[in-house]
Amino acid sequence: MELFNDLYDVEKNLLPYDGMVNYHGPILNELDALAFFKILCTEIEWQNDLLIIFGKKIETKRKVAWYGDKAFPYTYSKITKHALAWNSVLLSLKTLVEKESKETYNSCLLNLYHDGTEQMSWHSDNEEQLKKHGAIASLSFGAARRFVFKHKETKETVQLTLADGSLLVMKDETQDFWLHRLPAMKIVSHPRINLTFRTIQI
Ligand SMILES: O=C(O)CCC(=O)C(=O)O
Ligand SMILES: [Fe+2]
Repeated sequence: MELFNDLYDVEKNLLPYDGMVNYHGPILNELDALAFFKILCTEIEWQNDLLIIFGKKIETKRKVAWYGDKAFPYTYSKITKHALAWNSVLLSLKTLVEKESKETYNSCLLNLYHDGTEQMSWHSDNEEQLKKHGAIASLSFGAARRFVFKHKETKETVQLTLADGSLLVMKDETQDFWLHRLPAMKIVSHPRINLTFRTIQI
């Protein structure tokens, strides 16, 4: 595992100002990443996400799931969901990510993108329930996808590719000043699973 990390400068801040984003690169080898991908496909209670667009509820093709230490309520697009209890695969990934990022987390939002047509639009993870300036650790499995940051005022953008088994950590004022999105990539035909470990403030 050390070998993989050596290829990336984990200390390097990808943002030029107003936040801190560190890309750790792959923290799992390909075989382990594939094994986790398969287990996550079957062991997670995937549900279609709901979006409210022009007052209408729309079901996304992208699937989501929400886990945590407690049945935390989590509201977005005016829909409240309660976190499910951790299962063993998520607990082992949480331990791995906590060790690698030197932070702790009490919840995890998961997204399953069936192919490159599924995406996530511009947003920042600055909901009231989240610990202010807490670290958010994003672990990716499956298809490599582009990930983009855009500064809310200057509109400057920063792009990177999130590889299979890789970890990206966003912290400090990142969510105050920067939006991020996962754009569609029509050329991608394989699925991808992303886990964002977060801290809910109770
Ligand atoms: O899938 C990704 O890499 C992004 C997920 C994300 O931004 C989120 O869950 O808030
Ligand atoms: Fe996000």
